[in-house]
Amino acid sequence: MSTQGAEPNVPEVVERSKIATTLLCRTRPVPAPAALKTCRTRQTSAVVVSYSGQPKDRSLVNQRVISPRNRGFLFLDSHPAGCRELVNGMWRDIPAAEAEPTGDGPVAVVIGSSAGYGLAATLAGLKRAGIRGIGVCFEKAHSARRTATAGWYRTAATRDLAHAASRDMVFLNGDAFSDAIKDQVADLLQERFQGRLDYLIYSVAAPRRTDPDTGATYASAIKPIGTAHRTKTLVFDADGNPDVREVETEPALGDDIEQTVAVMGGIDWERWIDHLAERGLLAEGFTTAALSYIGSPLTAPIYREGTIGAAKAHLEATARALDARLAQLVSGRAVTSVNGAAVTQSSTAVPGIALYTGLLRGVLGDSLIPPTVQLADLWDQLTGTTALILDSEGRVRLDRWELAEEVQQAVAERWDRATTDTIGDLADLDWFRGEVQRLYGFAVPGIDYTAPIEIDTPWPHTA
Ligand SMILES: NC(=O)c1ccc[n+]([C@@H]2O[C@H](COP(=O)([O-])OP(=O)(O)OC[C@H]3O[C@@H](n4cnc5c(N)ncnc54)[C@H](O)[C@@H]3O)[C@@H](O)[C@H]2O)c1
Repeated sequence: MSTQGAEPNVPEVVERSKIATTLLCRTRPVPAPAALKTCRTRQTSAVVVSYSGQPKDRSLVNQRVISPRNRGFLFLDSHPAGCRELVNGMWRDIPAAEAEPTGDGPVAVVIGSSAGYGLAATLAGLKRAGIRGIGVCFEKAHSARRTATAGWYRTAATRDLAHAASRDMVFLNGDAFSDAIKDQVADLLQERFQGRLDYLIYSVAAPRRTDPDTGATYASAIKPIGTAHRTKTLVFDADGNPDVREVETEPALGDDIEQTVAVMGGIDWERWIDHLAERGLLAEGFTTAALSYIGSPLTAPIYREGTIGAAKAHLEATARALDARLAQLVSGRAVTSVNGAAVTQSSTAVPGIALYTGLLRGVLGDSLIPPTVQLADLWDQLTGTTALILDSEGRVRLDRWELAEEVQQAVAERWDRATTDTIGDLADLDWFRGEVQRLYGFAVPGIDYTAPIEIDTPWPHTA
């Protein structure tokens, strides 16, 4: 589905003052060892150890029992071991290449590499297409009160998988919309990857973008266009019980559409290509793909026909313009890849999408195709392992399984019947709840969530 200019690193967007005042952990001194403070989490009563001064046992410095604390679909912390195991599981799910990738492999840059479709693009690129290159994402390190963001831990795990597969993959943490990070990527390509780029995958979902030329900051809004939109939506109470209710979203006002297009349209994607082309880094045959979404008629008023849909239309138009330019420049290509609905931090911010995705899974069960498998397909098409198949608007379509008529009919029929009382029978709620938790490394099989764990994972720098 789409994620849109929704809320990518949403946890960071949560008002810090509120978090600070509701933190569950109060420090209080204990007699010995004097340098440590201990506190208990409200939910688990597990001992939490935090650092103050010089501890005698440094192994305890950043070890904590991490329990899920959430506001709706947003979690305040993430679990390092759960995130790592989740990435390992995604890796295992990617169908191996028929022939083991040999040699150095093509050079790829993935923008938005730490989560959702960008993470799937990175992992599938490494395992299926034998890429090396650079991942770019925007994540936050741990602090005294919070763990690092889940994408931070997933990136560390991804780097380790790349190394184990002998792929030179490095990760930059910073604002993809800035020229500074574009320069860093260009420098790295020059110095470390022989000055040549074969692929760029653009998979950013962000709530705002600052234009490097003007300094103006644009904020995306998830709104219908024209009239207010009333939709059913799925929420969970504090005990995890489902509640199907109705929400109304007011239509776009003022420059909401332009702002959303400025964040989630094709402007920054094109800027990346221009930047790297100016530095002479695009290899002959260079190919770029940006992720897009169409989705169901059930979500169309808030998604494809709404502000975010306007941004996706702009992204797709940008692809067509870029395609013509790249063909001239380096015999290259630009496409959008329209993918199916997935539970991501961004997608859960869209009204109605949680209900839709839960029902979709209720209809499809294990036939719902995960992002890793879709992205393995995309890499096959981009690298020529299989034919590149485009629709009449020049888009790769990896969402056919979702938009199949019989699937949409079945989802629509369940949507009509969905109430708080019936939802348990109509949607796969266990799966949906689990998917949301797994975004933060919780509910991952095999992880001991009662054990203290180190939260200070170093960023995988370019060593
Ligand atoms: N989730 C879906 O159902 C779905 C379906 C089809 C297409 N898509 C598309 O896939 C793309 C990615 O969406 P997602 O759902 O995977 O999102 P996501 O929230 O899971 O991931 C967003 C990624 O963008 C990165 N990011 C955000 N702001 C950034 C910034 N300023 N600089 C650098 N990196 C930044 C994050 O670090 C993260 O890696 C979007 O274009 C979306 O429309 C999503």
